[in-house]
Amino acid sequence: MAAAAESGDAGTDADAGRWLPPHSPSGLVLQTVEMHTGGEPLRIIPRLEAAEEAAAVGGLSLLSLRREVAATQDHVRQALMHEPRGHGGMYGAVVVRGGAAADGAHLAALFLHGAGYSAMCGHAVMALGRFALDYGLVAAPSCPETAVHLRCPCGPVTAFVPWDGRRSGNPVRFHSVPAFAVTTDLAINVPGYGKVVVDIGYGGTFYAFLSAEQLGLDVCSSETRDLVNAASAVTEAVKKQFKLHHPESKDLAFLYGTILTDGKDAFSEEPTTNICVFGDEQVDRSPTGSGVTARIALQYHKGLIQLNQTRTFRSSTTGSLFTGKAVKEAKLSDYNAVVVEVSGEAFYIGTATFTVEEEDPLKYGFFFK
Ligand SMILES: O=C(O)[C@H]1NCC[C@@H]1O
Repeated sequence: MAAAAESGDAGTDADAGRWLPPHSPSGLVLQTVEMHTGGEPLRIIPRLEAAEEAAAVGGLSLLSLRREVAATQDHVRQALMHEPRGHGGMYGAVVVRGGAAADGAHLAALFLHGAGYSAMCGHAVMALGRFALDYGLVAAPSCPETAVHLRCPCGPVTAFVPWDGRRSGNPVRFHSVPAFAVTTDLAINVPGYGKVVVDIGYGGTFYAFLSAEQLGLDVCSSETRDLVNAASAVTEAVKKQFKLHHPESKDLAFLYGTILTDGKDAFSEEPTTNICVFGDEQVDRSPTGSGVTARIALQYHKGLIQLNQTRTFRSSTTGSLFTGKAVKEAKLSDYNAVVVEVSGEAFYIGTATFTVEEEDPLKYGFFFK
């Protein structure tokens, strides 16, 4: 098992297969497992001592742990997400194995991106499902598929992962927390673009959805920069003009981003294309697992899709595909909701060890966009 640790060893460490450059004796040494799902990176931090220690404190919920890590360990997020170790599209997950935060699950996960911490991340759940099996976090995986129980900030999520007895495979599918339509056909004034009509859906986190056409753009052929600017303007406008509420926690009541679509919401066997712009103008390279979840909930709410009708979602950035379907009706507090199954492919791309030097003025990276 790869481990991330706060190392006390100084200088070069060249013992038994481990080689480190000069680094700060009191600084970070972070080992990661690198994956991608549909092109969207996932930098997994398998062990962050401070998070494990905080999680060991009885009664600490994962949302409280998220607050604690944000308050005390944000330099880790910055070091690993931002340049020069990361880049503008980097995404990460801190794995927490023990303690109250995992709450009986195989693992808990905190999701990291360039601007902060999210509540749900579907592409990460698919990658973490494979990781949990291959790195021994599930005691007795079963063939041909194992259910991996994850605790995410939004709640419990289950990934179903192919397992051949030796290694995990694809496709990985997951069932998230109940997803629901918050509002549909909401008129919003977007400075610089005029009046548009958006839907807002929840798939473990909240997104605004609208066709790119309403902004004078084409999700398949417009410049990504133009799509990002427009989606970001919509996010800002929705934040100002609509108050979100989450029935369980105000920590979850935030708009994560805007998803521009090709407008093809009516059921079809053909893929529908979208681009998700979240956090601080960050672009998802995948079709966005939590976005697919929320969009299926909206389509179900509008009567455009039936239970167990599968739709295919394509990322306009990489062309990668996820599928999604509503598998059963559910309730989240007073909301009529659905459990959505999302499926995609996650792959390992390597491992890394990151160090810092104390005197490096950019030791925790820089955010450049
Ligand atoms: O697949 C997802 O749900 C995510 N990918 C990056 C942004 C979202 O968290």
